[in-house]
Amino acid sequence: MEVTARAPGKIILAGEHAVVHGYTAVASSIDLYTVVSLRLRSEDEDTVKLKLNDIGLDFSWSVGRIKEVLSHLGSPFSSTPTSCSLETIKSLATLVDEQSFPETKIGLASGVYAFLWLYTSILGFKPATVTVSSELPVGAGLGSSAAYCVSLSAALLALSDSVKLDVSQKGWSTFKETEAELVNKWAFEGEKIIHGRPSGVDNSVSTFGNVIKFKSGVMTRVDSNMPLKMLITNTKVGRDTKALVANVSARKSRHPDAMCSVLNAIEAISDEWSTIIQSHAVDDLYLSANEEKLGELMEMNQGLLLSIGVSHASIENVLQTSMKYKLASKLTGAGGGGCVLTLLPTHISGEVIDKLVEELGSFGFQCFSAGIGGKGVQISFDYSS
Ligand SMILES: Nc1ncnc2c1ncn2[C@@H]1O[C@H](COP(=O)(O)OP(=O)(O)O)[C@@H](O)[C@H]1O
Ligand SMILES: C[C@@](O)(CCOP(=O)(O)O)CC(=O)O
Ligand SMILES: [Mg+2]
Repeated sequence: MEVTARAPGKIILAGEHAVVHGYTAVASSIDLYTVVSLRLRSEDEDTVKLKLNDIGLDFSWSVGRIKEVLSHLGSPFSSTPTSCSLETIKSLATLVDEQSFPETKIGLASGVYAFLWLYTSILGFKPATVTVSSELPVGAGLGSSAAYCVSLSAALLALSDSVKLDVSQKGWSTFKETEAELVNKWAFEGEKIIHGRPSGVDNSVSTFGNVIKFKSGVMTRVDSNMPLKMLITNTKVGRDTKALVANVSARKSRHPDAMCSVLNAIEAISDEWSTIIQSHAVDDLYLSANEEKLGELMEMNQGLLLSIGVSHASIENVLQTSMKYKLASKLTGAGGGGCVLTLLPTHISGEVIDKLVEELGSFGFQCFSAGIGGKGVQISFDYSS
């Protein structure tokens, strides 16, 4: 039997980085998914295979070798979400190094450690083949790391004893609330391996979908009543969330008072965002007034993100270009490159969007749009394989 899980990426509408330090963020799922398929192999096949299609890497470990390297942990592992210790990461790194990981892709190794941790913790040492492919750009601020951890956790849990699913359902189905919470907690442990210090907003929105408000580990669902449309521009400038988050923390320890004021201001922006999108537009005038307010909030949020050191020349380029068309933008995710959001008000003409997209394309940037606020993680079983 094969199980397939898909988990969405996300956009952070307001509050990235601040959320790592306990301030509010507002985020929404987008309809671009990471898909994980998991097929258990017969015991005599004795290998765990991992195929990472997006980054062109394949791994194959013998179950015996995994057991040997992780023997200090004992077996079976905990069935409740547990953090991976530094010592264990070193052991996992040994397993990855043995597969001659290409030097040029070394930044992607933490994702493989996260896989090995989630796999062995949830399923133990069962032979299997796991394939990952994604519609999300990897490392561009749209939460590919969270979608990866959520879809992996979901597929693994679906075949574990910790979760009892109705496997007779055809097509995509969602998890019950308590099961989704378990998926989310395991995914957070994976995110910790990739990010160092994640807030938990990305894995929560990928697990539960929709629009959420997130503060100090607590998620609140936001009932959005606004037809939100964003143009997403991928600057294609590579960046690493872990490094950017660490830089912000370092700046915060150098300037605690100034940083505290900035992060408080960002929280006020997130709070206003969630109030505005929950309000019901009584007429078109009210809607465009609210869209204008959201645009201003995005500009302010972006200014504050610049002040904490996470903007980039490529991001500033997108901001200036969209400003020519009187459109507001902000970076989304960790910044330092990656993706930028531009608010597309309901009254905007297709012609203006086309011109903007063309101009942004001339800098080598890639523009696309995505549905905002869809379902979270889903699962599907296939008995034919
Ligand atoms: N589809 C994928 N295949 C393999 N690794 C992935 C995939 N998606 C995410 N990752 C892991 O997540 C990391 C990117 O996460 P991050 O820097 O947080 O960027 P973002 O979450 O914004 O895309 C990659 O370096 C890799 O380890
Ligand atoms: C910067 C941050 O707020 C969001 C990071 O998102 P992404 O990995 O860049 O998609 C970090 C976090 O909340 O864990
Ligand atoms: Mg990430």
